[in-house]
Amino acid sequence: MSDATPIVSLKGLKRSFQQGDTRIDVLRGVNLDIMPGEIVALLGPSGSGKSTLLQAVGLLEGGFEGHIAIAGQQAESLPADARTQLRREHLGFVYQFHHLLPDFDARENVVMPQMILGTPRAECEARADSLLTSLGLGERLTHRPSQLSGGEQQRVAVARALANRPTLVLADEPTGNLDEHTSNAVLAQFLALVRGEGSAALVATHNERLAARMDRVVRLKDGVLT
Ligand SMILES: Nc1ncnc2c1ncn2[C@@H]1O[C@H](COP(=O)(O)OP(=O)(O)OP(=O)(O)O)[C@@H](O)[C@H]1O
Repeated sequence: MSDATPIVSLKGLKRSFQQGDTRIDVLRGVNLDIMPGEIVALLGPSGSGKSTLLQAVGLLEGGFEGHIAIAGQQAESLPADARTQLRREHLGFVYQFHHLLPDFDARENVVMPQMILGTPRAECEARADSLLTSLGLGERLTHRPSQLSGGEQQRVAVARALANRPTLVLADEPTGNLDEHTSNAVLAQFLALVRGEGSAALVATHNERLAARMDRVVRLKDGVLT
């Protein structure tokens, strides 16, 4: 992949849902290129389709029309295992709710996705400790999620998403369940870390002020981006 190749390229992306007799056209032809290292805010009112769009880019769900290329590879035509491989190699995810494994401590939660890729344990632990420490959790490495505050849990989720050095981080309202002060702090750390790592990101949010801190803002309205 050359630097001129977008990390993600969407062309004419469409998604509809059938609800009884009604068809809801949520995405009606979305076009978007994100370049390596670029941090893009995805704004749009509730129900406009931000999560649906992130799920498409994350290669997590089918049912889409149109084209999705990740790092220059056309994803929709790939067999499922190749799509999984593409996702593991390139993508990291942060959700509104942290989805951490409750029986594992902070470090183990960040180690796990690296072990899945076959990284040696010592290397995984060093990476986990370094990420968690840079997020201010150096004293919380062996705390389980239930022993962490909401903001701390979300920081662990950020560290987990970045553990495998993804080229693109997909974040769906990553600080949406935190109070405003904590949300701002976690988002600032998230953006600094993503920038420091050189990853690109697509971040869905309702928050205009947070969006203004990113490199570019795109808005989802009536099923298309403006
Ligand atoms: N599996 C589904 N079946 C039917 N309709 C769905 C499904 N998933 C999403 N929708 C509909 O698609 C629309 C977009 O939903 P989506 O969750 O993508 O919006 P959003 O912009 O992320 O909203 P929010 O900001 O509230 O999270 C909504 O009207 C929703 O009801």
